[in-house]
Amino acid sequence: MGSETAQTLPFIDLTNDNLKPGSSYWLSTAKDVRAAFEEYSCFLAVYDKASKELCNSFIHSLLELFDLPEETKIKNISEGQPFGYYRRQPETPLFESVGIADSTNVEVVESFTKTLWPNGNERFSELMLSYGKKISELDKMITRMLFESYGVERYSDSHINSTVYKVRVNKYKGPKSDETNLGVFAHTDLGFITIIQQSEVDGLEVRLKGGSWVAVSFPPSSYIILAGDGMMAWSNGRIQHCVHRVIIPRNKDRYSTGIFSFHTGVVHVPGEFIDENHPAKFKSFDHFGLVRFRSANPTVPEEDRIKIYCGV
Ligand SMILES: O=C(O)CCC(=O)C(=O)O
Ligand SMILES: [Fe+2]
Repeated sequence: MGSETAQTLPFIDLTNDNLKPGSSYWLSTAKDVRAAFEEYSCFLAVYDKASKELCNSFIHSLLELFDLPEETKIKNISEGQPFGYYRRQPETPLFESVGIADSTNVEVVESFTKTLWPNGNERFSELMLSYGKKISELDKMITRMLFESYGVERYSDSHINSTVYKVRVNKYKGPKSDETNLGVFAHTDLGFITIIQQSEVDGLEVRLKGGSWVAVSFPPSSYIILAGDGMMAWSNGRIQHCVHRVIIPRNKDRYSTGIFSFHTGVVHVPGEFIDENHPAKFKSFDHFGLVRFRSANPTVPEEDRIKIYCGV
């Protein structure tokens, strides 16, 4: 499968200490966030609250994690796919992924660590919890900006307070020259927002509105932020979910982490999104119901899933 050449995606600086809610810089950045989601369904963000050392150590800890024997990794069974262990499959022979059900919850993370390292690995738990916390703060900032830019900020606290953060850590084995270079098929994520970071090897591609694929290259300390199915329905379709896939360069292993925000209850589509010019396209929906819907209906095409699940 051929990759497209690099093309510019929106790039938003979220490092600034002046980024205080209510400041003019905050408001103009919030506008940029909304415009990026509406136009591209994604953007690159620089963010420095998770230090370089923390991110590097976390990504590095994944080498050790994926080196565990398969019979150990398989013990990480979560309360439902896709958050358990995903082993290499014939259709995606490079891709292997481990899910952590709630990355900011101490008990959940410690029990995950105990499953994989019965003799303990406190360092991994600490890294996961620190990383999860910093990235959840980034998610909250983006969520606040988005709600504010649409004038629906009065819903942001209740949305954020009902959010949990699922994590998937991924390893893609570098393909040999005679092997497929497909890491992951084109898909959309089920959550509200996805935040992805990677080791130094690129491979993620996002599809733009016109249908062209863009290879994402990550500047230092950057993340890509993707709109998920949840955001698409919440915004009544003003924002489209980001279609993305992964293509791995020859002979280079790639590691990545994805943090997915999920509402633990019902996501309400704000009434502000619906008027004469914007008829209702989505009903309020149970967000984890969407996860169950996918498990029960694995053949529904990725891009149709959210419309079938809660479209009007
Ligand atoms: O590895 C990546 O860059 C993306 C992974 C992905 O799409 C996912 O975990 O849903
Ligand atoms: Fe994804």
